[in-house]
Amino acid sequence: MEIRYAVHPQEARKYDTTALREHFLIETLFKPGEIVLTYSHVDRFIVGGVQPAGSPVKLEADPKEIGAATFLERREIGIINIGGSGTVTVDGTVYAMEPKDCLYIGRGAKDVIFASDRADAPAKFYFNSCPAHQTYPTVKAAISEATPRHLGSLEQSNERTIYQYIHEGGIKSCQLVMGMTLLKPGSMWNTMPCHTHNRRSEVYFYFDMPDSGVVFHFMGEPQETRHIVVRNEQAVISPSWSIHSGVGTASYTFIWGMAGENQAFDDMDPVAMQELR
Ligand SMILES: O=C[C@H](O)[C@@H](O)CC(=O)C(=O)O
Ligand SMILES: [Zn+2]
Repeated sequence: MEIRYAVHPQEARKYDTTALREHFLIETLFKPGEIVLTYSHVDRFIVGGVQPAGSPVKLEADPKEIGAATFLERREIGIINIGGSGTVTVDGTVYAMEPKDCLYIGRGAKDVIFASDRADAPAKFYFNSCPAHQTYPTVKAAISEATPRHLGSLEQSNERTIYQYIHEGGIKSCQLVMGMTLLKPGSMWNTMPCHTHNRRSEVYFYFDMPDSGVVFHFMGEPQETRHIVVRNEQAVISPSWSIHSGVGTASYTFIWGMAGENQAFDDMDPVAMQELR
């Protein structure tokens, strides 16, 4: 498991491209037949990916590194399938996972197994996990069951729908909030006008991109912005002090996950366009 430490914004100002990428970009999330994990000290997120190949893959981490016998002993997790159909089995209960299905698993589940239905079209399970102090029920939701929020306009190249899966008005959790944003064809900007939220951190995971496509993901303090070039199936860690917004050179979709002090979607600190630097 890779460990990422938290960064002070004044330190981040001095980073060059390589350092920015080392601290904030997660370049690889899927390796066939393996579980790939990144532990961030930012709200103690674990960001991961599983692409089951021939045989099923178990949700596990080094017990010493997570300080627990099982992955979910003191954690909750939100999983979204971005690949072909597959299953997630939670303590013997099988959840069929179609593309864009989300599964929330509450604290304490012991045995979580990922599998693909077909070897030639493997499932790809992307997930966010964070500490949890009580158990909420394990619940699955299709994108059709998520709460849609329409934002932006084609004139501003940012027309999109935010689908909230795990949130105050949907699947209940301790602190994890998770959803997916789909852009209208021709709209290339996400989350601009941008914001920070000093009470929560966030992780963006970009996918459904052509190999030649990139997203210029903007981060940093609103008056001290930087960019990271993000490719298909890569994720960016956004500390609470950082904006998080991107513009694509081709179509893309992204999953966002948040954790921290509260789950109020509107508890954002909007950045006026005139203040950006
Ligand atoms: O705090 C909220 C998160 O940044 C995302 O929900 C924003 C987003 O997906 C978008 O504007 O497209
Ligand atoms: Zn945000």
